[in-house]
Amino acid sequence: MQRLEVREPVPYPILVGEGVLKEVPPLAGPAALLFDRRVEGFAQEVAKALGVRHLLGLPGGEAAKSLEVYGKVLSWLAEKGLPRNATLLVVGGGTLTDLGGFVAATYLRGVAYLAFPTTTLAIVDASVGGKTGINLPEGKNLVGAFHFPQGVYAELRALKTLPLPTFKEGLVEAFKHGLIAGDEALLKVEDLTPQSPRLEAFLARAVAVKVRVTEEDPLEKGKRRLLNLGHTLGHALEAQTRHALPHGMAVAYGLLYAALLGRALGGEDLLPPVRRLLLWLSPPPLPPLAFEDLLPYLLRDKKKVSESLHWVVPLAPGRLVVRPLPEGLLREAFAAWREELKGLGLLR
Ligand SMILES: NC(=O)c1ccc[n+]([C@@H]2O[C@H](COP(=O)([O-])OP(=O)(O)OC[C@H]3O[C@@H](n4cnc5c(N)ncnc54)[C@H](O)[C@@H]3O)[C@@H](O)[C@H]2O)c1
Ligand SMILES: O=C(O)C(=O)C[C@@H](O)[C@H](O)[C@H](O)COP(=O)(O)O
Ligand SMILES: [Zn+2]
Repeated sequence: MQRLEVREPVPYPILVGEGVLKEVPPLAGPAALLFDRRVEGFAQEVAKALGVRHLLGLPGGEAAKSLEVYGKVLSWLAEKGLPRNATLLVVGGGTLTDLGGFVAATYLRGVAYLAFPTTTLAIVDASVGGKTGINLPEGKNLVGAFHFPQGVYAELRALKTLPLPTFKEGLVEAFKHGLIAGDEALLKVEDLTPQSPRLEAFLARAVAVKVRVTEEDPLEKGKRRLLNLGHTLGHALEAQTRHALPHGMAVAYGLLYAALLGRALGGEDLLPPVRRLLLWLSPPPLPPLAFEDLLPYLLRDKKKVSESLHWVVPLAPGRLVVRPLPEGLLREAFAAWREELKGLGLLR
């Protein structure tokens, strides 16, 4: 079992491994548990271990991150009369931890929450660092809050039911962390499987990158923007496809675009590892999109400063810049991106 201690802006532990439930301290007050129905068995185990009686199951996926579901969960907590000293436990993938974290941030102006991530993506990224939120039809994560968990407990036994494509998707965010930190070991995702003996150490290494960045800049005033590598285009693809393309796959497509931007700015050629990532991931091929199809979504990116979009561009592993770019360069890179997709057999 791996244990990391986050220190800033609030201290909380992150445990990754088998048997982590034994490490959760007893709950101080009343509690409620929100879970993804696909992991009901594990959620029952968590509830039993911690003596939680109020449970609400929801379908996972982006549909969970809607104003409608958000309102439904708030009303459920209010009906149960959960007080301000209650703790919300959230069991599921990144969509559940984003939704549940946001509910915890706003119910009674904020209650404590514990995350029990059940996807690789939620373990290495979504459950850590306090970004919570939901989507609007206009785009991804347009409503949210920073609200930090009191603990993150990643029980790897819960991954046993995870479909292989979803397992792989989470490792895209680990690959992203490898590019950000210049950690070559995190770029080697292709030979990882749910059975790999090195999985636990690999996941913890990827979490450590997220912890370092969010400790340094918890509220995304500067360095934390690096964690958005691949996300400006990725989020636009998710929204434009009405979430037919899931997050990790969209980010992988976005990383390819980011690598092309890096090459255009004179950076190292990062295309070979990103191409390998995409071939291994094998995401659904994209329709023949035009730059204009994505533009409305790109313009809602939260890194925009006044009228100017800011792009996270990798110049080499561990060397990234965040800056505005001329539209001509963005369009040229988009044309090159489509050519790349054609070459990889990823354009319909
Ligand atoms: N807050 C953050 O810092 C942050 C970081 C990265 C991603 N995200 C968000 O996370 C979301 C993506 O997370 P995700 O990839 O975990 O998606 P998800 O929560 O939709 O889970 C993916 C699928 O796996 C199912 N599932 C979950 N755990 C399972 C298990 N153990 N066995 C079988 N099925 C299981 C879900 O029901 C869903 O169908 C996106 O909304 C993204 O925006 C947030
Ligand atoms: O934690 C962060 O900061 C990130 O940007 C991590 C991303 O992987 C994640 O998808 C996040 O939800 C994106 O946030 P957003 O602010 O771009 O909506
Ligand atoms: Zn992400």
